[in-house]
Formats: sequence, structure tokens, C-alpha cells
Amino acid sequence: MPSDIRVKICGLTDPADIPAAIVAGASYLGFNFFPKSPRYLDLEAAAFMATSVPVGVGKVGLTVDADDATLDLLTTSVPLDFLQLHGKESPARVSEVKARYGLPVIKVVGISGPEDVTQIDFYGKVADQILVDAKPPKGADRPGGNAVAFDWKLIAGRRWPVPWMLAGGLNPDNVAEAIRLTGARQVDVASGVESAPGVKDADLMRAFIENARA
Ligand SMILES: O=C(O)c1ccccc1NCC(=O)[C@H](O)[C@H](O)COP(=O)(O)O
Repeated sequence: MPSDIRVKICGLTDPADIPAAIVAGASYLGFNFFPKSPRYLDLEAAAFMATSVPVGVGKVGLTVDADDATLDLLTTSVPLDFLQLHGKESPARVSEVKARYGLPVIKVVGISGPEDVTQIDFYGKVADQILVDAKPPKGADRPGGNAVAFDWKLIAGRRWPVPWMLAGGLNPDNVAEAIRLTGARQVDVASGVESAPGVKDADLMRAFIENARA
């Protein structure tokens, strides 16, 4: 029986990544609009890439503490299906973004210890989905995409009344164990399917999705 695990491949930078991720079986594709990321896409490149994404595969726009002017331009330039808020956006800001743009919002909650897990309850009341990621290491220049995992036992057996994705340091070798331990039905990966920062690898994407669904 095919597994129903849904995979988000985050930070595609090359138009050729789209068919490779689709053939591999991705359910969501993430476009990164954080300027300091090696996975950053400008609006023109993202709009071009978005046109080749089949209906039914979620196009996710990732921003970090973006203001309304930035989101206005983004949402009118690129046909997105979801907004991923990957900064320190408050629950009130999540609600505001949902109302203003009419797009489902994926709010990221960074985990490094048990106290962080309670944040999922707060954001779960306002966001459409939660992306449970590792907190960035000290001194990192970006809040995500750092190839760092958190202790999956912190959320083992936890359930929330909102769809959620597991992220942080996942790769083809550890994704099956991460799913087994946490019970995640959706997983997200950036670094773990790359040959170099920002360069996606078709074989790694295929292996990741195969192993997630094995
Ligand atoms: O990927 C980035 O460079 C990035 C920069 C700024 C904010 C978020 C970013 N990535 C977000 C993602 O959704 C990643 O897939 C997630 O953090 C997991 O990353 P990784 O550990 O590299 O798989």
C-alpha cells in the first residue's frame, strides 16, 4: 500500500528542480524569499518556476518577518498556494497575514528544548499548518535551512489539532527513523537533498521521498 507521507522540498533554485522534485513525488515545493539564504529566489525567477508546477502540488512562499509591502509585492507577483512564516511572527501577525492575503499560513516553530514545544499549541490556534523545525544554531545567519536536527523525542507521541510537518536536519538516511519516532505524516527538507548549499540533487530528492514512504 502506498504511504500517505507528504514531502515538502524547500528552497528550489533551478527551474530543472521542479520536474525532478515532482517525479520524485513531492507534495509541496518551497520558494525561499529570505535574501541572505543560499536558496534565495527573486520574484521574477520564482514566478517563472511557479508556472511549471502542476495543480495539486503546493507552492509555498517562505518569508522571514516580512512586512505588508513585501508580502503585497510577493503575493501579486508569484502565484503561491501557501505562505510560510519563518521568523518571529506573533500569533496576531499570523492572523493578520491570513486575513490580508487569503492564503493558508504555515507557521514555523523552532525547537531546542521542551519549553519550545508549548509554542505549537499557541500557533496551532491561528495557523493552518505548523512546521516544527530545529532552532538555528548560535551565530547562524538564517533561521532555517541549517541542516540541524532537534531531539525528536521531545515531540514523540504528541498530536495537535492542526496539520504539521517535521523539519530540521532530515536527509535520506534519517527520515524514516524521524517519522517512526515522531509520528509525522509530513516532512520538509532543504539541505539534506542538496549537493552544495542551494543546489538540489535529483537522486537525493528521490531517495529522500522513497525512504520517507518506505
Ligand atoms: O533554507 C534556508 O536557507 C532558509 C533561510 C531562512 C529561513 C528558512 C530557511 N529554510 C526553511 C525551511 O523550510 C527548511 O526546509 C527547514 O528549515 C529545514 O532545513 P534543513 O535542516 O536544511 O533541511
